[in-house]
Amino acid sequence: MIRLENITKTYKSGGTVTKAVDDVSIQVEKGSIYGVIGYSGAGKSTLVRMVNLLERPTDGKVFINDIELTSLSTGKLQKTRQRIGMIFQSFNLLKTGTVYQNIAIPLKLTGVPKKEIEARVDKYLEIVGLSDKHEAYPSELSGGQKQRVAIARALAHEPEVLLCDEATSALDPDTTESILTLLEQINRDFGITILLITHEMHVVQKICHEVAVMENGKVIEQGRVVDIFSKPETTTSKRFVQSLFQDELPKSLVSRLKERGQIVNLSFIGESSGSPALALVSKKFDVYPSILAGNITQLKDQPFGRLVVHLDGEAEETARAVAFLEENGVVVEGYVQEVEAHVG
Ligand SMILES: Nc1ncnc2c1ncn2[C@@H]1O[C@H](COP(=O)(O)OP(=O)(O)OP(=O)(O)O)[C@@H](O)[C@H]1O
Repeated sequence: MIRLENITKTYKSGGTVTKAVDDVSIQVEKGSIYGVIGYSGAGKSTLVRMVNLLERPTDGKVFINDIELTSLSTGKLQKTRQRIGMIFQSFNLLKTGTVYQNIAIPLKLTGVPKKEIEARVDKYLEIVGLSDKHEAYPSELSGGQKQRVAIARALAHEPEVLLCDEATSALDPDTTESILTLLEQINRDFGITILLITHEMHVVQKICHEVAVMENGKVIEQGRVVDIFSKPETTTSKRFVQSLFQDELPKSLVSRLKERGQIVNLSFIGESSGSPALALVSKKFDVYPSILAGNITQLKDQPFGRLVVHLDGEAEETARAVAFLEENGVVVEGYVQEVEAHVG
């Protein structure tokens, strides 16, 4: 379990003071996958680097399984850090070492016996699917393979927590998929708690149980992925969800349709994604729904569908239709044209 309590990081350089992280508290349950999403400069990297104290918070406390890292002596911190693995966007492999050496050298430095090192390198290279690459150099590997070596190197310390700093941002879409699948497998098979930061909603959609949205150093929204997807509260979260569904409508259409009836976003979660509730609306009420945009996707644990629908009818009748949809497990929200563009 990871617990960050009111952590703040302030940088001072020259006459400028930057609050990169501003009073953030999050709790990542043991065995879960937690995503932190935000635009560039939101404070994500600083936040994740404070979990293993690569950056020391200016204020606040960091706990890993109830051990307060921020209060440990240097020696104890070194030991506890071994329980926290980390992978990076740029892989951070030793260019002059083979794959074997990249994994073995850090183990040697922490005092693991030679036989055990050999066994662990074999075991974790097999898990990441690179058993045949012991003697290869990083320059001979693809980006995805380099990240697999970095994952094997992190796992070889048998950590309880894995931190991922934009681990898939340098990879193409197919390779990203395969690395996300590998992270999911590691989480499932070893029960490792994963905290990842990303600027891609797709990453959150695919593997996270929970998510925090960051902006200007603060967490502006957090919760279960399914809740943030179906009812994003802040403009930034709405934009992230919209980036995934790409369901923004032409302005002219919106203004024309709004003259008669209402435009709504409907979210269908889990079982409700197969429900005929929308089809029943026109039977039960004097309301005619037309689907303007729609998509169904797989969240980590369940299907999630989103439709943009025009409900053509009188206000009272439309309100009854909306209540009926909600009674049937559909999350209904007013459609918002043009979620304000992010400037950053
Ligand atoms: N060492 C530093 N010294 C001064 N300012 C810093 C330092 N590191 C980060 N910052 C500032 O803190 C803010 C947050 O940066 P951070 O890298 O954590 O954001 P981010 O969300 O990870 O962005 P990106 O995705 O672009 O890496 C930015 O304004 C950045 O310029």
